[in-house]
Amino acid sequence: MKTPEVIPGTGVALYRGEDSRTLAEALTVRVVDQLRQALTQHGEALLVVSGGRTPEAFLRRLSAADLDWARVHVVPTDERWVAKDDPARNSRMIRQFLLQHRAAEAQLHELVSDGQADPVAAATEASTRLRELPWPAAVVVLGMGEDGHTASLFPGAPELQQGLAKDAPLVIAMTPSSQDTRRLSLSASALSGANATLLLLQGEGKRKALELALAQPQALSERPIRVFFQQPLEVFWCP
Ligand SMILES: O=C(O)[C@H](O)[C@@H](O)[C@H](O)[C@H](O)COP(=O)(O)O
Repeated sequence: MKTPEVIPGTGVALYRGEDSRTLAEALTVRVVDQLRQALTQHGEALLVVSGGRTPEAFLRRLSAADLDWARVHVVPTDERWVAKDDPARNSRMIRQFLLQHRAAEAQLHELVSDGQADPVAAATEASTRLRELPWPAAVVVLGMGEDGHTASLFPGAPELQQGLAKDAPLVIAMTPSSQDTRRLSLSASALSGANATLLLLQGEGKRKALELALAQPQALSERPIRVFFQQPLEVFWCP
């Protein structure tokens, strides 16, 4: 893997891939290395991965990695309040693209368990259930929208301040006005402090949105991705 550059004026490392295939390969190498370290040191590892469309090539590539997957816990950064088999469900994407081949044995932990009455009850239940996992995560792979949201920490969401609070529970129910479904999101504190925090982006729009967010790192609630500029962050980007 090429040595990443550092984005000028920030501590953010940037790995530029030529295309989504080379980017998926580079990200897989980095994630496998981090998971292997955690498995060696702790006997288990927690991998947190974003939803959306961008991670597909990476998840497919990662599924073939030679790891002791039975000892790897996998959690989505967030979830949409939709049925388990709905194509918009992030855990469905993880099952479809990651929990295959060697990675079929990984332990996926849903944010929304069956039979939950509403997102707030589901978030409370998940915060208790997921507490048993080996936090902080070995690696968190974040995505980002062009509005600077990450996970389901959306600018303007009424629950955003709760989601950004240092004492937030692991999982928060969110009602972002820009989205057509309610969401559950890991809180900023749950997503922070991982041994490696990686941001996966594709396209010029995301690159420009990252530059905008980096230009004013202090205004967290305007662009929640900024929370992650306060710790070591590695960006994996391709055109
Ligand atoms: O459920 C989700 O949508 C995500 O977890 C979200 O934070 C995602 O990472 C960004 O919206 C980017 O999504 P794309 O990869 O589809 O552009």
